[in-house]
Order: sequence, then C-alpha cells, then structure tokens
Amino acid sequence: VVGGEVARPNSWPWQISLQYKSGSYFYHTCGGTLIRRGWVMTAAHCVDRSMTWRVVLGDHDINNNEGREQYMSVSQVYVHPNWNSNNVAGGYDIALLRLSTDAVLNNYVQLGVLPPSGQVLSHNHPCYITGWGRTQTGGSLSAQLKQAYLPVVDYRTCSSSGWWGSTVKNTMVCAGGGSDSGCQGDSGGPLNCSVNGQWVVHGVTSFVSSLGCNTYQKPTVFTRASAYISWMNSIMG
Ligand SMILES: CC(C)C[C@H](NC(=O)[C@H](CCCC[NH3+])NC(=O)C(F)(F)F)C(=O)Nc1ccc(C(C)C)cc1
Repeated sequence: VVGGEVARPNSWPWQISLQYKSGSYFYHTCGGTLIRRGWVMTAAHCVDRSMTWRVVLGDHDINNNEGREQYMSVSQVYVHPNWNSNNVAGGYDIALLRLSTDAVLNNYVQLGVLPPSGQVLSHNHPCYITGWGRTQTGGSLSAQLKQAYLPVVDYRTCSSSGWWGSTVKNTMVCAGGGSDSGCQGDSGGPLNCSVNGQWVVHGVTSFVSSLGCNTYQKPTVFTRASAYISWMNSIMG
C-alpha cells in the first residue's frame, strides 16, 4: 500500500497473509480474505506457480509472532477456469484456497462479508485497501498491515481514455487513482467498502500500472467479487 497508514492491529480481521515456503522459511507473497472458516478468497495470479502455501490468520506484523496468529496449511487451490495468466486484463483474476483445518473465529479472526451477486458500487463510494505490499513503487513490503482510503472510480470513468481504457472490464472494480494505491504484495487482498455501516469485501486486488503503483488516473484494479458469487458458491458448496 502506497500512502495511507498502518492499520490498528486486527481491525481488518478477515485479512490474511498468503505465504510460500522456500528452504525452511515462509515468505509473504499476497493477501487474501477469509470468507468461510475453511475458505480463503485471493487472486488467481497469486497462485499461478504451484508452491507449498500457508495462510496466516490474525496477523499484524508479518515479521514477528505476536501470539494472535493462526497458521493454516492449504489443502486445495481452485483457480477460476477462465483465468489466463498471460492476460490479467481479461479478468477472472480470482481463486479459492481450501484450508486443511477450519479457522477459529475470535476477536482477531473473523469472516469477510461478500456482496450480493451483481452489486456494483457507484462513483466515489468509500472503500479502503489493506495489505502488506510495497509502500512505494519498487520499495519494500510493509512489516505491519497498512490501509489506504481508495474511493471507487466507476466503470464509465475507469474505462475512458486517459484512464485504463479497454484494459479494464466491468467484472473489475477501480478505486483510487491519486497518490494512494495498492502495490506488489497487496495482490489478492480485499477492497473493503462501507455499505449501510458494514464492511463488505467488494474487490480482490488484481493489478496496477506497470508505470508505477500510484500512477495518476491509473487506479488500482480489483476483481469485482460480486461478479463471481455463483462460481464461488459452486466450489464451496
Ligand atoms: C511491476 C509491477 C507494477 C507490474 C504490474 N504488476 C501487477 O499489477 C501485479 C499483478 C500482475 C498480474 C499479471 N502477471 N499486481 C500488483 O502489483 C497489485 F497491485 F495488484 F498488487 C503489472 O504487471 N501491471 C500490468 C500488466 C499488464 C496490464 C495490462 C496492459 C494487460 C496492466 C497492468
């Protein structure tokens, strides 16, 4: 996350860290959202390579064990069948991870709320991106979870010339476009939008401009969760 601020610890208790094993250590690579006690929603591009994954729940500082974390292994990865790793602009950048054991829900670990199928938010609707991603283009990951206010940019604006044009589809959500943005390492994490006083996870962080994370009029682009509710239900049962 470029800009924004460090989140109050565990204030986004559905945010997870997706980590891969290399040697004898695990490394953060993406975010995700706990949507059922045994299921995590993330981006397909996060799990393009087959690795030994683990999901960390209840985390704040990914470099220190603070005692609230739950470390879960992943028993199955379900990537959307239409995902094309050579074309993030095609959409379908969404995947589900089946955890090998169910999460224990508590003050630090809660389920994210998904939107109703098809719901599209209007221009400037208030949302926050959260993640441990780079804090500047080409910078390093954040040790502590960060948040940034990223209001929705509607499809008509986001797909216009000067913005993302035809790169963005209406199965995506754009948000931000100013000095704050997502960045590498935030991928897969949630776009948290306030709807009738409740946080609803409307997006899965997908891509930013290759010119830089917080590029003017290139808002962070998210997979629109409400476009994939029936697919997710078909997988999770
Ligand atoms: C060095 C980084 C900034 C490059 C940048 N990376 C990204 O946007 C990566 C995921 C890319 C998936 C495809 N492999 N996502 C992120 O960095 C995120 F912000 F979401 F965390 C990118 O590839 N952006 C990109 C690529 C292609 C397009 C379309 C023109 C197809 C749009 C954006």
